[in-house]
Amino acid sequence: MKILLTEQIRAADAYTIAHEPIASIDLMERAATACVQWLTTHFAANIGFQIYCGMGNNGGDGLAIARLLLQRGYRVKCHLIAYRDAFSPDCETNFTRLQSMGADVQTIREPNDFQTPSPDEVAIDAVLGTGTHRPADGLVAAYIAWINQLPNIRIAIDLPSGLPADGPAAGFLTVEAHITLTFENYKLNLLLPHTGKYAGRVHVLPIGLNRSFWEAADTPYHTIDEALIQQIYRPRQPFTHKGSYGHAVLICGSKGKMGAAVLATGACLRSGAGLTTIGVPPEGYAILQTTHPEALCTILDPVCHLEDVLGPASRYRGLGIGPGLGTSSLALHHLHQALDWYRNPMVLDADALNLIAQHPELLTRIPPHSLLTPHPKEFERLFSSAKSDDLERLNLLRTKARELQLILILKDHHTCIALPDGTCYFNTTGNPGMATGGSGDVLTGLLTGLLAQGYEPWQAALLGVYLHGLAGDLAAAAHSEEALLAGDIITHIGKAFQKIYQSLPPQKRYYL
Ligand SMILES: NC(=O)C1=CN([C@@H]2O[C@H](COP(=O)(O)OP(=O)(O)OC[C@H]3O[C@@H](n4cnc5c(N)ncnc54)[C@H](O)[C@@H]3O)[C@@H](O)[C@H]2O)[C@@H](O)CC1
Ligand SMILES: Nc1ncnc2c1ncn2[C@@H]1O[C@H](COP(=O)(O)OP(=O)(O)O)[C@@H](O)[C@H]1O
Ligand SMILES: [K+]
Repeated sequence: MKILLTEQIRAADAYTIAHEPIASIDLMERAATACVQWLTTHFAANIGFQIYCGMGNNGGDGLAIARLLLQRGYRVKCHLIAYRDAFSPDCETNFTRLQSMGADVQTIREPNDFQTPSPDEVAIDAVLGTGTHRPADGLVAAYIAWINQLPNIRIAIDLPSGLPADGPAAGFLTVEAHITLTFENYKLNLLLPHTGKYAGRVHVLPIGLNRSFWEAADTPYHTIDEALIQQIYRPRQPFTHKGSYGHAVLICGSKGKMGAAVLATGACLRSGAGLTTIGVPPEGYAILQTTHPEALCTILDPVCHLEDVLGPASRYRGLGIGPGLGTSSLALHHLHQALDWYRNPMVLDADALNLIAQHPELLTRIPPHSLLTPHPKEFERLFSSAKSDDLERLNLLRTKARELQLILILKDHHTCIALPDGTCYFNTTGNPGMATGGSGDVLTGLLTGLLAQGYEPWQAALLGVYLHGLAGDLAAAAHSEEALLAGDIITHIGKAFQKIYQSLPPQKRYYL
């Protein structure tokens, strides 16, 4: 789904209002209703709400939420942060509607007016949304500083107040929300690490903005959604055999790091690849044969040529190299060999990327449309000009993907896939439980196995990253985020495939 930038969101609202048609006040009511549905599903009727509203349309949402919660019997106290004189028209209408119910709205004109709520009440932040275009100051800044020090749970409407939807945010004082209920789709700054952290857990609430406007909008940024995955994923066909699903080869592991090879192999086997061969150092042979009897195993010694031990490269449809490989001269030898031997898109991860960072001349030898899966540190090593500023880093990611004709997968909470055509896809599956050693090795195995099955490299990237996060979410549901192991992600790949399959429209479900 497209990620629209601030001006486009405003235009999408206006287009929906004109073409649905729907009055803007009713669109606001729809947004507020979506929030109230979410809130009443998650909070029992004895919970009290403190709702902080601004004077623009984000404040209008807050005032409408207050009214709808009161109508459902919740305890609500509403506060108007009167940082300017004029209301937006829809905010004023909702202010009048709330007052005409006899609701108590406290007007806050200066910092001394803030009243400390009971700590068990839920604070709703509806002061600023997508209208934010400059750093908060005055009363708004005082509100943000005040609410951030409360022990209460903070739920932001659309965006944490103070955070621009996109564009630079350095120096912007921002509400630190625990939860953000955002409308229609993620805003770019919710997906980037230095700004997204202010939003806590994000829930996207559809409010039915006009689809044809959305589809025509021009933006390089997308989220990977279920509809896109349904288009990419191909269920298996009856008259097929292991040859139909390709032969994957992995070059991973070194002494003390065989676990990475074991995890990558396990994920590759679970990806659906017809055959998986793993090339390992002599000390890894027994380990792989024992842990994964389904895989073929070949010893790669210091003098071997890949052609001699693995046969012609044409035998394989996907190659993955890097997890646990180390950065020794032997590992470099294997990387050189792989780049000489295999001329189709491959997956390069971990130590393969670290070796390339040490020998940048190798970058131009990588087959076009290969998948590189750096985490932020590896990305920095690869492209020393990488900046810590999120937007600069995103631009560099897109530039390098275009320049080198590679698929760059920057791993993070919202992994970002930059394609050679300049488009960017952010993943929305996955959870912090996956911040544990070996998760990335699992991704490498999965991506290699999808390449082996004949998915186009961009399809393998989007499907693999999405599946990896989904398997991680299912694993976290079974084990908790804390106790999640990388191996649990592998165990849940099957359930993730089933979930995708079950979401398919009936005409694409070939078996029941
Ligand atoms: N019909 C619509 O347009 C809809 C709008 N919705 C809500 O409307 C919000 C956007 O509303 P607005 O465009 O009125 O903007 P906001 O309510 O976010 O902000 C109000 C105004 O504050 C000013 N401002 C910007 N930065 C400021 C700062 N740092 N300190 C003080 N004032 C500042 C700007 O002039 C801005 O227009 C969305 O985030 C969403 O919550 C939703 O109700 C959905 C429908
Ligand atoms: N907080 C998080 N939320 C979602 N996904 C995460 C989070 N932390 C890590 N991950 C995912 O886990 C994987 C970690 O990869 P990596 O850092 O290479 O791990 P390792 O080198 O230990 O295998 C990536 O796919 C990343 O997107
Ligand atoms: K807000």
